[in-house]
Amino acid sequence: MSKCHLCHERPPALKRPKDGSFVCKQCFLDIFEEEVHQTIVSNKLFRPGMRVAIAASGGKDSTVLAHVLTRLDARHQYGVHFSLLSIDEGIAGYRDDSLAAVRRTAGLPPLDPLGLPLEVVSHAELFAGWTMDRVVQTIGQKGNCTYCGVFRRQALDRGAARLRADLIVTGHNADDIAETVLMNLLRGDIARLTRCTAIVTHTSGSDGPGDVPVVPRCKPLKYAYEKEIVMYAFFRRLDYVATDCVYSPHAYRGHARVFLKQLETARPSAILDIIHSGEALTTARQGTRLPTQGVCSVCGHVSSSRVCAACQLVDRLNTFEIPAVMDDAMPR
Ligand SMILES: Nc1ncnc2c1ncn2[C@@H]1O[C@H](COP(=O)(O)OP(=O)(O)OP(=O)(O)O)[C@@H](O)[C@H]1O
Repeated sequence: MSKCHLCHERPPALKRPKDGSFVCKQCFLDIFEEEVHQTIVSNKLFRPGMRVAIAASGGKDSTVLAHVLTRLDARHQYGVHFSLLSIDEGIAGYRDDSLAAVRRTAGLPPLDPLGLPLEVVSHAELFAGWTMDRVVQTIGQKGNCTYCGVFRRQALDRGAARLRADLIVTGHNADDIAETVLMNLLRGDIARLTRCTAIVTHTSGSDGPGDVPVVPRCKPLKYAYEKEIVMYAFFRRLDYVATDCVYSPHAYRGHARVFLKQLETARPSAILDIIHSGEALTTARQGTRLPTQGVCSVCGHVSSSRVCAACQLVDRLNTFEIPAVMDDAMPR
């Protein structure tokens, strides 16, 4: 009978989607965590004393991220202070379920609670009562992801400020990043193509006017395959919600996802190959002029235009005007 390729003792429990090796459950869990640790160390993501907000949606990626980071911190003593930060976009039957999962992860028994402080920030409280349910009732489903993305980015900044966080970590995985590379390539959006693989997004006007992250964001799962994240969650019996958002079934990203899955079936390394291609293009970024940072004249949030993107959208909602902004090619 064959043995695990790593320990050469136990029988294999799975074939790693990432490299095709046969590994036992324990070696898989160990190497998955070790690879995230290597990503953290080689990119110098954490400094001792840092306050790190884990953007927790209650889905598989951010749930796995929270568990892996907590374990790695216990093992390697990064010396950082973790907390969970959740945004309630106001989507009944979707976000309320996933927030319940985050609350269980944060500290309620019986499922392996992490005991981390949790901050929940809602779109309704920040954006004049505009929950996503109300936005969709008002403008319909077309373009609604634009509102959600812009509002959530600002809500994460504001939540991070409440937590006095130095860094936000998100659960974006290798598949997410490869999809974004493909979408930006298909749209010929060279500016976004050259920066969408960055593991850390600094305060740099990275998404254009009115879209400036205040607290740097990073993606420790950047090289983790989605399939392996699902396996990790399964083996560790993590508590997460697997449903998709009810408002995004028609997003253009879905086409890139289907294409990527086909490529992965033909050649599993395709996901990492696409990320590496995107990284190779980042040198083209040199010389790009970044917008000057100021503050929004309406809400006072950091913005590179006079009125920030969120306030512009709230204004459009208040006057029932539907914007012609494309949402899918933005880094999420
Ligand atoms: N409502 C939210 N509150 C806090 N963080 C969020 C929220 N929505 C998304 N995020 C963060 O952005 C990342 C990517 O979000 P996306 O919408 O692509 O979800 P996803 O790929 O399904 O991830 P997950 O499985 O964690 O939900 C998430 O992993 C999480 O870190």
